This record gives sequence, structure tokens and C-alpha cells, in this order.
Amino acid sequence: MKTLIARSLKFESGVVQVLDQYLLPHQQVWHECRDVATMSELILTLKVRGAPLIGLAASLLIGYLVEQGEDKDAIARSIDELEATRPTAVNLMHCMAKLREALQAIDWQQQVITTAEQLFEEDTALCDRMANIGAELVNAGDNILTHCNTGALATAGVGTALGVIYYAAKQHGDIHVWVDETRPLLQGGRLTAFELDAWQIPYTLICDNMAASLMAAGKVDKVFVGADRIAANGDFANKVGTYNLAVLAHFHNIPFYVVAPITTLDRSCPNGAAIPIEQRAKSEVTGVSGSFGDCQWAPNNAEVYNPAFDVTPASLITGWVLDTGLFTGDEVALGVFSQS
Ligand SMILES: CSC[C@H]1O[C@H](OP(=O)(O)O)[C@H](O)[C@@H]1O
Repeated sequence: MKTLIARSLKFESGVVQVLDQYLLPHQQVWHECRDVATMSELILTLKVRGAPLIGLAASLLIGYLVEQGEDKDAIARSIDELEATRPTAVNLMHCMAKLREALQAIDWQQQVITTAEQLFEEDTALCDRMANIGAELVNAGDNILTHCNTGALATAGVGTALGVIYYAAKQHGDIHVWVDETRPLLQGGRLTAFELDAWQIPYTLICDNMAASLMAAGKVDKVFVGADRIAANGDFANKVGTYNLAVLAHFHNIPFYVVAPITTLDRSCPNGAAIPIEQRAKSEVTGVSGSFGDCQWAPNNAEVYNPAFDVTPASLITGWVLDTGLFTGDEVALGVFSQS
């Protein structure tokens, strides 16, 4: 496979390497990955995370295993195992489906490797197109609220929603960003803050429960978020807390945009109720562990509800920014996402 370099994922020196996003922002540690078990652990523990990036990391590993001489049946099993790691982000399923198609070719080894490379390079272009389309929606001086992390760390390019913010800031210069810390794993407070620092874009970090009062005070002009899966009717799943923001934005008449590549659209999923929502460990809510400390604040016997995502209905969305264009509620209601 060719050398492929992105902010948190690369194929270099003949091996897949991932930046450990669980240790950011205070430690930048790269891990080499040579097998399915290691990649599965990296994805399950969100060392590798972000809907597009999960699919790309898994794809590069499959390409690596083909180069290492694994046989066709072993590759098929590896694809199945990686696809089963996290159920909500459909980009992973999209990438694995493309690799399964390549596996049917006579020259399947070369086709799988080429497909893995193309998926990676395609994502860079998808991000660029989303960022350009979305930046047109931003005005000079806007205060934009965003949730979780949707930047270069989560893609092979500049990101989805955060890519829009990056391009808008380059165009207008005076954009300010309200960054939801995004409980429980703090992707906003750790990763989006890290990326905005690197891009020198002014931001203010807030707890998730502060968005409502900011909107009531007229301090939020627009909301841009990413997506893990968009259903055919325009409902979408994204990091838990996104639905909160959509309801609040609707109440306060604030434009609410979802930004995602076409690889996040699942035409086979009729609506948000059909999107599988990943349930995660109790320990993520009862305390913290790892690079940002080790402490448990909740009682040992606390019952915990920890869905990694929630679903926002299409009725609350102002516009869908895909790499293929900006789509309105009327277009989505007419089934634009159902057509191939
Ligand atoms: C462009 S990343 C899309 C999406 O993925 C994130 O989830 P996670 O951090 O659990 O991988 C978050 O929902 C982002 O909006």
C-alpha cells in the first residue's frame, strides 16, 4: 500500500499507525497496528474514533493484512470482525462493504488494497467539499456552537462540522466557537479544543448543560454538528447531547446544521428509530480513568444509562451539509436521500 498520512491515522513504513485520541490533548502517542484484535481494541476504547476515521482505520488494516499474505477467507473474517466493533457509525459498514465487493474480484488482493487507499483519499476530498459548502452558511462574526469532535482527528481531511468552522474562520477571520465539552468522554473539551488551538480559532469551552442559557442570551448564531448515521428520511444519530441542542435551537429559532459525507447516509435505514445506538460502559459515567485522571465520584452500586449517541428528527434540522450539496428540509421530506 502507498504511504497515506492524516492527522490521526497513517500508513507509513509498511504499517498502520494511529494517534491515541484517548490520551489527547496532553499526550501525543502513536500506536502501530498489525492485527484485528489490536484495531478492535483501539476502536472500542475510542483511541481510534470518529465515524469516518473508524471505517478508514479498519480499511487500512485490511489492506495491510492482504499485503501480509492473509488468505481470502481470513480477510473475509477480519472484515466481519471489524464491522462488528461499533454499531452506530455507518461509515464503518460502508467501508467494509466496499472491501467485500473488492474481495469478489479475480485479482482480489490488488482490488482490496486499491479500495482501502481510495477510501482514505476520497475522504480527504469529501471533507474539502463539505467545508466549502458549509462555510457559505457562516457570516462574519458568527458565534457557532458545536458538539463532540468532528475535525481532522475524526477524518482523513479537515473534518466535517469542524472542517466547516475551519474554512469559515479562514474566510471571515472573526468566527468564535462555543465548544460543548461533550460528556462523558469529553471529545469537545479534549479534542475540539485541541484542534481549534492548533488552528488558532477563538473558542470558549462550556459544559453541555450551559448551551440553553447561551442561546437564551442570544449568544449563539448557528449550530453545526457531525453525524454517525443519517437515515433515509433525514433523521440522524450523533454523539449523545446532539438532540438536546437541536430541541434548544428549534425553540430559540437558531439555524441547526448537520455536516457529514455521503458515506454517512444509510439509504437502507428508513428513519432514526431504526438506527442502532451503542450502549457503553457504566464506568464512563461514574468517573474518569486514563490520561485525564482516575477517579470515581458516583456510588459503586449506581445504575447508569450511557448511550453513546442519540437521534435527532429531521423536523429539527435546518440543513444537511453533505459533500454533494446543501439539502433543505423540503428536499429531504421529498425523499432526496432515498434516491441513489
Ligand atoms: C466526523 S466524526 C462524526 C461523529 O463521530 C463521533 O462519535 P465518537 O467520538 O463516539 O466516535 C461524534 O458522534 C461525531 O459527531
